[in-house]
Amino acid sequence: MRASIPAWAFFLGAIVFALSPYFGIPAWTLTLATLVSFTAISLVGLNLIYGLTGMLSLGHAAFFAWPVYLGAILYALGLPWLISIPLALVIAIALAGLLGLIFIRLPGMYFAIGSLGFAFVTEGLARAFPSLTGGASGLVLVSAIRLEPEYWYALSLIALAVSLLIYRRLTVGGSYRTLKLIRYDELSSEVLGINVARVKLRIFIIGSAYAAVSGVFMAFFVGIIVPESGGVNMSLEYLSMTVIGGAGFLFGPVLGAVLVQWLFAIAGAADEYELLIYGLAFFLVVLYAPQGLSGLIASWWRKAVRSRTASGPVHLTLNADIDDEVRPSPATRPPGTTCLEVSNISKRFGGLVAVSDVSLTVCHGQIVALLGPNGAGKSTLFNLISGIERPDTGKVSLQGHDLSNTPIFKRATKAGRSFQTPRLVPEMTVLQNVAMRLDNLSGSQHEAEINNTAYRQLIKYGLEKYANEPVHKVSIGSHKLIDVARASIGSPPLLLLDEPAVGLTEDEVSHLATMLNKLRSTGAAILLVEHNFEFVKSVADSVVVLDGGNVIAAGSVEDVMRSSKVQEAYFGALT
Ligand SMILES: Nc1ncnc2c1ncn2[C@@H]1O[C@H](COP(=O)(O)OP(=O)(O)OP(=O)(O)O)[C@@H](O)[C@H]1O
Repeated sequence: MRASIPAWAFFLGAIVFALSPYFGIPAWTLTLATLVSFTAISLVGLNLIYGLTGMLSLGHAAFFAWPVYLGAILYALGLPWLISIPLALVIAIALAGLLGLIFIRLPGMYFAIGSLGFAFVTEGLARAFPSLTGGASGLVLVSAIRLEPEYWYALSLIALAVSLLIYRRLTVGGSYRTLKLIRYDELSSEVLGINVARVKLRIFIIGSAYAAVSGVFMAFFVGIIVPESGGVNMSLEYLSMTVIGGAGFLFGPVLGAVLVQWLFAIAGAADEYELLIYGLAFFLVVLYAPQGLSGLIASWWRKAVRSRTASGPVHLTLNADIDDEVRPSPATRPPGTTCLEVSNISKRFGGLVAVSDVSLTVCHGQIVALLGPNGAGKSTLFNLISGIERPDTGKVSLQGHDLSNTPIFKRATKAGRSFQTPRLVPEMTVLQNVAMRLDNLSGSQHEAEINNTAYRQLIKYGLEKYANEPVHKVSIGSHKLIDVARASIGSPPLLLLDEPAVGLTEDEVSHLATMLNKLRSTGAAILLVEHNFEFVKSVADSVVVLDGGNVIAAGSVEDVMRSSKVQEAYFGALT
């Protein structure tokens, strides 16, 4: 959750920072402040890549060095700086795009390892071709820009301010929610309609472009580039400064760069004390401020604000009666027509047949309950329908369209899904968690509309009192309702609800039944997994029972309950 520190505080902070080299602070000179500002630009990019989106880049500095070396080589070939540098920037950003295409698809730690490899290669190349790069002693940028220190400082401040503004524009409202969700849970992001690979690639390219621009400024400022500037150690320093300042916070990179580089300057012989300073700073951050300095400041601020007012960060108003909600046109989902059709679908995991030749249909305006003992294959069937698992045989069709080649995030526009264990982002508010599904549906709305629609949804589910609470502060029981509220927002034609009534109080279960009946009346097709038979009886039009991956019974609730196979397989399994 973002701390709503007012704009005037930022403005004041910016003025104080801009004037700080004139305050006589020991070691905080104009040159150091300029270096810090240029460094912070690169860190803002890393903050996008790692701090917000969670891609652990251990090779960020490589993108800092590439445009400088390339630009210098192009200059040596006869191109003027004004052409060679923009061209080098374009090439470096294209390289980021190419590497991003490879890296973002790598699972877990492999992204980090891939980026680490790129930093090794970059530093290695710079050392291996001294005739082009100057080798270990570095490449002096001849005829580099000559400016007075004050002008360099002013330039660095303007460049940093522009970087922060762009960062801010890229991370407001829905974009912020999208990036936080990707960081927290990629699968859930896909299920909510986010094209995770595309968003990650875009962020990786933009973040790397920050490093490239920072590299060019810095190299021209100091007049030289050395191989270490693009290597692993520098990349780790970037990461450390970002984490110490507060990854994911707007001003985290600036705070980190200021603190660490100033401490180095005070320590004097940076080489000698470098590891000690980093080690201690990390130790302190892990122990006392896991969200970095910015996290610490934000939490102090929240406490101070909360003690004065009870209102949360998003001010919500309802601009229409919730019963006036625009309902989906009945023409798009005529009751009784097929919405979901699962045809002869099977899925094996190694030798285990989890789902075997299952067929079922759910019509518009129909609620079908999927029953079966533990391990029967219910969640696997949900995963096959939402695209998380690929079937070995058979197919899934939605409103007549074969989904075989439809990725998870595209299925999301037509199918809302809740999970057995709700996949909510704990540190984000209940409202933000529900709004997330709207961010990536077609016909995107403005932020105020999205908040308003999400708030209406919370009212419908009796959750409005939690709107501005982070999810981790709300009772676990309510998580189920929040997940259902999120899955059903935007009125998808199909709803897949995995044990929605588990953990709810009696009143909540009956409210949930009312909500599902309302959704059915709008023509929604609902497939739900549930073990609460009273609840199933109160809402389901028909039941399908799975056992060992096979359908062993299907029909009306009463008929299925009387089936001897079901008694034996399901109820027998419970006793
Ligand atoms: N990714 C996987 N890899 C290997 N086996 C799996 C995987 N997912 C599910 N299974 C196995 O497939 C079978 C069906 O599991 P599934 O989770 O679909 O059952 P379920 O009916 O949803 O059970 P529960 O009610 O306990 O959630 C189980 O034996 C399970 O261990």
